[in-house]
Amino acid sequence: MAKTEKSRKNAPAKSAAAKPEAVGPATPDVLDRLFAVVESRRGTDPAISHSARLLARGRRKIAQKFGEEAVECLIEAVAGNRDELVGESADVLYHLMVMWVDAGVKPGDVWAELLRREGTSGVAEKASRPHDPLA
Ligand SMILES: N=c1c2ncn([C@@H]3O[C@H](COP(=O)(O)OP(=O)(O)OP(=O)(O)O)[C@@H](O)[C@H]3O)c2ncn1[C@@H]1O[C@H](COP(=O)(O)O)[C@@H](O)[C@H]1O
Repeated sequence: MAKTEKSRKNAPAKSAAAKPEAVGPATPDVLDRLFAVVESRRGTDPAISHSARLLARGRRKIAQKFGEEAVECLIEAVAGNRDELVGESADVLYHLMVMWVDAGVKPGDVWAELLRREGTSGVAEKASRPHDPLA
């Protein structure tokens, strides 16, 4: 797909670290901070918080928005639009955080699962699965 109006608007600033309003360095810690902010928005005024609005709309809407953002992300990836892919990836991560808050998943749960998988080749893991005669 051609670059959408949203994706152009969504392309990231060249240096997020240089943003004067940034509250921390451009490191993965930003995900923990984002989660904490989204979680703190639960039950607050949907008129002033997009997270509150999404959480109030419920699980199906949250899942739908996540799916839409994921599709927009893959479209930019396939099109080779690197900057737009960065912006859409941020949207996906934000909407994933909203989905985690709604589902009661903590970032640490996912970090622990990633840690558990660390060092295990995906090829070896797949080969170790029980044989499925229907596959
Ligand atoms: N990272 C984000 C973020 N990414 C995207 N968005 C918002 O997500 C919305 C996506 O718009 P869409 O039109 O796709 O979706 P929609 O408004 O639900 O429209 P419909 O599909 O319902 O028609 C926009 O309002 C974006 O601004 C975000 N809103 C908030 N955050 C972070 O969450 C924090 C808390 O935000 P609030 O909850 O709004 O205070 C912020 O400080 C940011 O760090």
